[in-house]
This record gives sequence, C-alpha cells and structure tokens, in this order.
Amino acid sequence: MSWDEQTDGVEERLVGAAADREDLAVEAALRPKDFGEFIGQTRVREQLDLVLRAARARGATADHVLLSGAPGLGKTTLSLIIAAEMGAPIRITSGPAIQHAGDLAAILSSLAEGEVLFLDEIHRMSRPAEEMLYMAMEDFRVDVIVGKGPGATAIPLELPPFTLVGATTRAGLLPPPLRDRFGFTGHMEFYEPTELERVVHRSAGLLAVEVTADGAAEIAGRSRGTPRIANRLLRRVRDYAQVRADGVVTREAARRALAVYEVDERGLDRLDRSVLHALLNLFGGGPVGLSTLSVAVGEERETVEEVAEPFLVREGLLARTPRGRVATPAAWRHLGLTPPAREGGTGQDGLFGM
Ligand SMILES: Nc1ncnc2c1ncn2[C@@H]1O[C@H](COP(=O)(O)OP(=O)(O)OP(=O)(O)O)[C@@H](O)[C@H]1O
Repeated sequence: MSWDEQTDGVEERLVGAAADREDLAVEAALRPKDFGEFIGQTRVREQLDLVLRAARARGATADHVLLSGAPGLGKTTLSLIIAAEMGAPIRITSGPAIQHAGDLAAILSSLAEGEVLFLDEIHRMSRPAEEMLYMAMEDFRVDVIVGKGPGATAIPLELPPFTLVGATTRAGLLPPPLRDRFGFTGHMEFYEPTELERVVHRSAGLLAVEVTADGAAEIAGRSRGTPRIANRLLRRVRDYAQVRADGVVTREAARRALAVYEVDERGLDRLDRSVLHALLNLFGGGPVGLSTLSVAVGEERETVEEVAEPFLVREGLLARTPRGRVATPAAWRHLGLTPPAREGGTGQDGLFGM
C-alpha cells in the first residue's frame, strides 16, 4: 500500500489522524458521552459549557458553533456532547456530501426544532450550498428554487430553529460571511502527553484491557497529540500483548509492538523518518527543494508535503524556508546524528541554536 492511498476521510496509516475503517467501527464505543468524560481541551470545554448552560437557562436553541482543529482531536465527539447536553437529537453529515443546494435544503427542511446539525469538513461544501446555509443560519429560512432559467421562482421555506455545529480542519479557508454567522468558535489544540495517558487509560477500561501507567505513557508519547491515534496504537499494542505476552499493556509491550509497526518513540513512522533520512544523509540537512526531496524519498510531492511534513514541522524537526526544506538540529539528534557545526556552510545557520 502506498502512503498516498488515501480516500475521503479514510487513511490507512497507523499514525494518520484521519479515521480508518477500524476506527469508524470502534470509535462509537470509545467516545466520551458528556463534558465530564471529555479529557483535555479545558478552554473550549469551559466556553462551550457556558454557551450551552445559558441557552438552556433561556429555554432557547444554542448558538451555532464552529469547531476548528486537526482531525481526530474530538470535534465529532464534542458535537454529540452538545446535542446530549441540550437534550436534542443530532444529524451528522459532511461538506463533501452536500454538493447541491437541494441536498442541503432537504436536510434543513427535515430538522426538528432544536436539533443539532453536525456538518463535518464544512469548508468543503459547494458554493451554492454555502450561500443557502448563510440564510438558514441567520434567519432560519431557505429559498428553494423551483424551475430553471427565466421562469425559475424562489419559494421561501421557514425552518425550525436549529444549532449548526460546523467542523473544519482549516478555519482560515472559510469565507468570512460563513465564519461570522457562528456565535461561538472553539479552537481544538493538540493534547498534552498526560491528557493522552488519561485517554489511553479510559479506552483500555472500555476495551477491558489491562494497562500499566508506564504502558499508557509510552503509547501517549507516540500518539502525535491526537486521541484517535492514541486509541489506535492502544489496540495494536493490545494485540501484541495478547499474542506475544500476557495480555497486559506494559511499557515493554508498547515498545516492542510499536517497533514492529515502525512507530518510533516520538510518533514518527517510516515515511516521516525516510524524509528526514534523505534530508540529512543525501542533502546534508538542506536546504533542498520539495521536488528533489520527494524524488529521493520515492514518494509523490503531495505525500511528502501534506502527509509527512506537517508533523515534522510541528515537532520542530523540519523547516520550510524560501530556499527549500531544512532539517533542524533536533532532526539530526532524533536520528542519532551530530548536527554539523554552525559555520558548516549548509546555509541553515539561522536554524541552529533553536
Ligand atoms: N477529549 C477526548 N477524550 C477522550 N477521547 C477522545 C477525546 N477526543 C477524542 N477522543 C477519541 O478520539 C476519537 C476521535 O474523535 P472524533 O471522531 O471526535 O475526532 P474528530 O476531530 O471529529 O475527527 P475528524 O476531524 O476526523 O472527524 C473518538 O472516538 C474518541 O474516542
């Protein structure tokens, strides 16, 4: 399987943040059901809790909520919690599933009063649907266009008040008129290792798997700040512990299992490391252009740029500069190599001493 063999929302990579088929099958059982069970994201949780309590006290439908953040951080989970806290039903759909304004009109017109509509990947909705959504969010009304050409007529349709929960990995891509119609925007952060340890312990309990404190810490440290990845690594370590050990998820079991899957102690996988290896060993740490680097790694440009680099940049291992990709001293150290001296003439002096 190649790294870029990704389909919409489904990614087959052990440390990929998008849901794979197995995640989709098991995630429902692992999802926190209320704010009390939801780990981390203290700021968003507190802000949302206030928004919902106030709406409940007024007997009103909650304001529209926009949740932004990387995949797997809990946006879907929070939307379910919002519905549960409001005692409201929830409808789940996504931007790519709504290509025609008519698709959206059909969903909106069938909502019950107070219902929560969760629209994942809201930035990927078609333009006409987006424009229909503006009016629906603001006035709880849509104009359904009947007929075509000069004879087309707009029939106004009243909607019951509802709460839109939009989720996006890129809030910056949303057109301002859409962004402005959300009463509350929550930015989801990557999780701290201690928070991910709690996620691992909680999930292990639900899966009836015994996990030691250092086993949970080992998994948390390799989970790239993302609960979905923590849960996925836990399942792979559980398998290993069941087959090769006594079934208990210990530090040793986690280390051995994740060595089998080539996920290192910092959460880098084979692709990430091959990018760093090429950068360091073939290009002296850079700067090197993305195309050259991709050829050296044997991957598509997009795979290197969109799949590997974001995490390497976030981890401070790689920098994108106007002159090309550059490894930081931390990258050299991570691969057990010594960073070249400052005056090494590699053109990356600005990155040293970081
Ligand atoms: N705060 C949390 N506490 C415990 N578990 C969590 C938390 N957030 C997420 N999870 C776990 O991670 C899984 C993925 O979360 P979720 O599907 O909500 O992410 P998402 O941000 O909606 O991802 P996507 O953008 O891919 O739809 C959930 O099944 C849940 O088990």
